[in-house]
Amino acid sequence: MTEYLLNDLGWSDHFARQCDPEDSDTPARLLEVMRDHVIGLTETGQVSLVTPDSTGLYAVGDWVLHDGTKVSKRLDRQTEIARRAAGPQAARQLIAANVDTLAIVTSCNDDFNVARLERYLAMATQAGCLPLVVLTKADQSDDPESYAKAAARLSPLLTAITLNAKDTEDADRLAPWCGAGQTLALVGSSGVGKTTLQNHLTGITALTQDIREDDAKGRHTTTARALRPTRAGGWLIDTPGMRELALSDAAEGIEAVFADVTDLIPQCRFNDCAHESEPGCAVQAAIADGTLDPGRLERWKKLMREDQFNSESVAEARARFRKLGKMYKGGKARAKAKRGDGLPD
Ligand SMILES: Nc1nc2c(ncn2[C@@H]2O[C@H](COP(=O)(O)OP(=O)(O)OP(=O)(O)O)[C@@H](O)[C@H]2O)c(=O)[nH]1
Ligand SMILES: [Zn+2]
Repeated sequence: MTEYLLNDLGWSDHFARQCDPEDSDTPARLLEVMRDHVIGLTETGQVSLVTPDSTGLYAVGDWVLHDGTKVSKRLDRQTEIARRAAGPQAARQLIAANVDTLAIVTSCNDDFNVARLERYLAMATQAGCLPLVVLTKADQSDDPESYAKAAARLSPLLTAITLNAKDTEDADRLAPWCGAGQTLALVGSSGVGKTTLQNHLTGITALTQDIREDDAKGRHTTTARALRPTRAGGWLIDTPGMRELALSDAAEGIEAVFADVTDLIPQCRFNDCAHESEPGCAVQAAIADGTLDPGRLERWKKLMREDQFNSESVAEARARFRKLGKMYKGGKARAKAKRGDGLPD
């Protein structure tokens, strides 16, 4: 059985500080989250664990303490990638935890879209992950560096690299972001080369990585582990949710990514300035003197509207759900009273 050191699994002081030296429970990093249990990786191998609360509160990549059969504590995350979940109980749905670097994958062709990059950047910033822009299909472009430059202009926080995902030496340039103790996740549109890169980084194709498991009826079902070891000694997180992330509750991330716009706002004369035609608007003044790209203002407004819409919908959905819950409870209580087996309280 493969043995790991905690540090190789991504353990750090951040997690060590949360442990009581008296506690005999040991750490495990979650490889997978199922409906009724989680699968963790420890220094000596895999363990299947039950949780004291809903497994929906756990994410792939989480660190937990356990006694060999059950989780006693989930450790505070260093980073957290979440999205707005569909359905009436719309809450934040956890996608992954403790991802160090979020690789935003796009290609040196029509897929390259500044607004989309900014959206992913805001998401990475909100999650606390280091953003890395990976520009694939460099081999099919006459001027791949122009794409890297356009991406690098978006934020001083990001690194942009161009490569041919099908070339093994090129793909190896991602190794520093998924070396020992490092966790990487890839996001981006369909067809940009995420699978090609992942297969290379893990050295295994998704198909052969499937693991056979017995389901409740004793049949074999195949599931792919979501936290996969990389050839460089680190980890790659690939969950279905990772592939279609939408922006919600990312106001802080947007603010950081659009600091060139948001830093100007306190200088606007009016507190509620809409940065359109108000007198004394510092944002419009920066556009007028050429220090701010008007496209940045428009894209910032659009992302803020989108984030507000998504975040409000979550709050609204919660309110609706609470109301429904009350109605349902009230109905049951009345029915009980009618049957004469108790009075509503
Ligand atoms: N020439 C060239 N082809 C590439 C490159 N990256 C990906 N491809 C090809 O583009 C196609 C799509 O690549 P995938 O790796 O399946 O893309 P994906 O992002 O995983 O797409 P989804 O699975 O739909 O999310 C495949 O035929 C790849 O071989 C690249 O850098 N250069
Ligand atoms: Zn203004």
